[in-house]
Amino acid sequence: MQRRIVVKIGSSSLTSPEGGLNREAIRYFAFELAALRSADTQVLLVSSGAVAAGFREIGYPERPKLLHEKQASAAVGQALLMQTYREELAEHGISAAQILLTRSDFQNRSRMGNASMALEELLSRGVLPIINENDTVSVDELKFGDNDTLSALVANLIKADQLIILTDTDGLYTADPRINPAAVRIERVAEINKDLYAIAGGAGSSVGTGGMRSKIDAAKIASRGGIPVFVGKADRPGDLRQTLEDRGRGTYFETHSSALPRKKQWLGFMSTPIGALIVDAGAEEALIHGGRSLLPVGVRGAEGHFQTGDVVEVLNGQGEVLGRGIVNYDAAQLRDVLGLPSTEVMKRLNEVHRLEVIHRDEWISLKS
Ligand SMILES: Nc1ncnc2c1ncn2[C@@H]1O[C@H](COP(=O)(O)OP(=O)(O)O)[C@@H](O)[C@H]1O
Ligand SMILES: N[C@@H](CCC(=O)OP(=O)(O)O)C(=O)O
Repeated sequence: MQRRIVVKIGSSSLTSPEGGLNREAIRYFAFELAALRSADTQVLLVSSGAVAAGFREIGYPERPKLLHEKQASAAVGQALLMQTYREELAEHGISAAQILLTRSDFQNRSRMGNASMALEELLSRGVLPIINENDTVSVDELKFGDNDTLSALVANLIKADQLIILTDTDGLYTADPRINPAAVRIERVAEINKDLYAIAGGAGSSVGTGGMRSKIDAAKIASRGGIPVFVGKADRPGDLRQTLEDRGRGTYFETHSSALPRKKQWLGFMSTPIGALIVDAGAEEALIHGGRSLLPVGVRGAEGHFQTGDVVEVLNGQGEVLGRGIVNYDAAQLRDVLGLPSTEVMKRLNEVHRLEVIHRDEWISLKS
């Protein structure tokens, strides 16, 4: 059985701060990718860099911030990026394919199935898939925004054995090392929790997006798919292979869970919540630690115009996101029975799909 590795590389590792591609960096990276691939290792690449590669050529003085300017830059830059990858990979006899995805592709099961089938076929033909967000057609509210999240979803989709996120810093530090030189590297992360998010800052360069925060988000998604993640640097010969041998210059995020079922992965990381429920402390305990379903008695508030069968987010009284689930009531129906014991709910409602507001089989916990 071949192992599958998803490698994600950020804009800062491929482009220069004033815009445009760094050809040398791509040449070197193509060499490393070629060395990583072997009879027993398949590689998929998630590459950023389209906006950073394209903005200067069309006259913007710096990485644009407005959506239409980023779209235009990406349209030019993505072509440049692929052209360069294809030329450099061809030197190693590797054919590369371009796959552009949007968040809505992951929300739609049949499109997700199609993407997965195409990737499988490319891999079986020995082609190196190069994936990026389809920036030109993505609107802000529906964007991944950062390719870190996209790489974790791709890793889960194709059941990768490892996700390697390459960036311009050699791992996660106790604080952003650009701001605090005394920060030290965290070699291994066993659990992703609030404390970890507290030390992670935003992007470190004018071309990066998301910083360490989005890399931790990615590690969280992948680890729920049972996939370990490395975040770090690989800019010296042999670095990339060493990351697979546990000797990389960066941070390893361990995974303890076996892969979540597809349905729960979709619920947690790809679906779009239509509304929100606020629950009390007893319901929080039942959902997070008790492995139980959510009943009307524990619900304090319902926001949004959701219908039975929609996905809703569940928050506690402090506004912390606890998880997501498929709701068995529509919003108006639920507002009528908030906080009531089950016997009372049964008396009030003529008809309800199920008594549980969210059944435990249709719930995923997302609390850090
Ligand atoms: N705790 C931290 N440890 C390491 N880097 C951090 C931390 N907090 C913020 N960063 C910043 O994250 C940056 C990497 O993310 P980003 O700029 O989005 O790069 P990329 O383009 O590779 O995705 C680093 O350059 C660093 O300045
Ligand atoms: N899709 C965008 C990249 C967004 C992104 O995540 O950037 P980065 O933080 O450099 O990985 C592009 O190609 O410019």
